[in-house]
Amino acid sequence: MKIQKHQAPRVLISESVDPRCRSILQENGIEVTERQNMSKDELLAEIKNYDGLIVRSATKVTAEVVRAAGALKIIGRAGTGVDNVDVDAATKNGVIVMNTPGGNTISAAELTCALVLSLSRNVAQADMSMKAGKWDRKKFMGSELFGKVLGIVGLGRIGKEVATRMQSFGMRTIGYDPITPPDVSAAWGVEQMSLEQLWPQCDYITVHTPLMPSTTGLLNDETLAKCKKGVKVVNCARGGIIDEEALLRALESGQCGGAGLDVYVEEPPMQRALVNHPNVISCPHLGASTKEAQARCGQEIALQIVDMVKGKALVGAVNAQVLASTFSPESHLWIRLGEAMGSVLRAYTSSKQPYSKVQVTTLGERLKKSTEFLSSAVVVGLITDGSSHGANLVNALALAKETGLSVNSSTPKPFRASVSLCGCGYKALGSVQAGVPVLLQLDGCVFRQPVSLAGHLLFFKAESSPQLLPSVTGEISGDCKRLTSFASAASGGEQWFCVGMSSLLGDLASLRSLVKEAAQLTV
Ligand SMILES: NC(=O)c1ccc[n+]([C@@H]2O[C@H](COP(=O)([O-])OP(=O)(O)OC[C@H]3O[C@@H](n4cnc5c(N)ncnc54)[C@H](O)[C@@H]3O)[C@@H](O)[C@H]2O)c1
Ligand SMILES: O=C(O)[C@H](O)COP(=O)(O)O
Repeated sequence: MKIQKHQAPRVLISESVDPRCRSILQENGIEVTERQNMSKDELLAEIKNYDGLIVRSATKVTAEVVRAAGALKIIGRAGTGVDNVDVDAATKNGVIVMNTPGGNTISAAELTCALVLSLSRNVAQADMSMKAGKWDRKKFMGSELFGKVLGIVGLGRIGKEVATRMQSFGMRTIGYDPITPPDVSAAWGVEQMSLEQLWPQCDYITVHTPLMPSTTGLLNDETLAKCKKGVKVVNCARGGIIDEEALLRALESGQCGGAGLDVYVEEPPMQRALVNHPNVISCPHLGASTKEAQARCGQEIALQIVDMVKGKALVGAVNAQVLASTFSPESHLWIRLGEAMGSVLRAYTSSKQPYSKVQVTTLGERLKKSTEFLSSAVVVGLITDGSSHGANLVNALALAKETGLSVNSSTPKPFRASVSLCGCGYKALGSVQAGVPVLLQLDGCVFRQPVSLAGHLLFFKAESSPQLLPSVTGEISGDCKRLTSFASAASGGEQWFCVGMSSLLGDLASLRSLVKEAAQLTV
């Protein structure tokens, strides 16, 4: 999906993002506006003027914002977590969401290690005491990390980097991850086990999962009670993975000996009891706040957006996976074919009952990986009428589902690359030939020559008779030379005709008195 070419695409950067981001976008012909600390109302009022929005974690891109953004095509997250973006709403509205997940991994891992080290030696508390004019060497007795056990919950990008760094302090690293295979994590020194086995063994626990239903409150009253007395915990992932109230209770009872927190359920946290607790070290969500991480994330999101605008590639999308395989000149032709075939079928049924079911079949080895985007393209053609549903390849299948249209697709192999579409009693077969999307069959009738699916087209069905055609073509041409091409497909006594025209007919009523069925469309 390209941003319209006739005017420069416009991108709003609503947070502090590295200046390279702006320059890369501008060097590639994209207009950039930077506005930080916008209120919700300001964002709602402004967003309609932009094709793209770049955020970090503070901008709340709610469904309301997405709906207010008439022209928005992409939301770029210069960072990892997209919890501040309503991805479902974006998908339904045909908006791509992309992030730069690897850009701040090292920085987040280093902050995690810094918090583990600070917890072990009370660095932050000792510093505060010094600043208060004290010299308290007894109060801040620490313990070595050497020989201690670090439990890592979530062995993805950051969990792995934390593990290898803390091993150099002589820590034993154990962990749990439902996806990362145990032999993979074993290769970087993490022994995997169930959470039940992990809790009682740890001196320190650090969480590195996304926030989702299965990870919300992963550490709670019950699981904290299963840990060693005095266990220390770190959360540099997302607020809520450690239940904040349970953590406070555990800190007060001494079951938890200290916590290092970078993230909170509410940011900034209004409830300050945790932050103010003497055994808690806290940061204002600084995991990604290094020059290096910001440079990477700012640069990566800009380059990803430029690639997408130029139709080169789609990298880092967290929705719209269907688009990933559409960035080749050849696939654009197949997409045009799918949309045109959908439009042909829509033209015939708009006056009859709406579609409830369509079958899209891609034929041929070459289209094996194209079934999903071709199905989406067919749906775009089928449901986009003059008033436009705003359908595109990102939201087509979601919109189809919403309107009760079921789309089935299949890929039988040994045919020449082509797309077959079946619904509401009609069947069409199309292909791309010599770089042009063409219709080969309609309703079981094979066109004598492929019909080029471009421009203004009129389809009609009629009895094949030598008297009929001159009157029909006379009706179409009127007193101007409207007729530009002609194709027919016969099956028994009836024929399908497809006529290319220089402009659409104003009215089909007089033509319908001559032929059986008639519909016109522009593709
Ligand atoms: N504090 C910061 O500034 C900062 C910076 C970057 C990332 N983050 C956050 O850190 C977290 C991890 O980021 P990442 O880049 O390592 O992500 P990642 O996707 O690479 O890794 C997450 C891992 O969590 C695992 N996981 C999922 N559900 C789990 C469960 N129930 N139990 C255990 N493991 C589970 C996944 O399998 C995956 O391996 C994310 O929440 C991200 O938003 C925070
Ligand atoms: O998910 C992330 O990338 C981190 O939480 C960093 O967020 P930030 O870009 O707002 O610092």
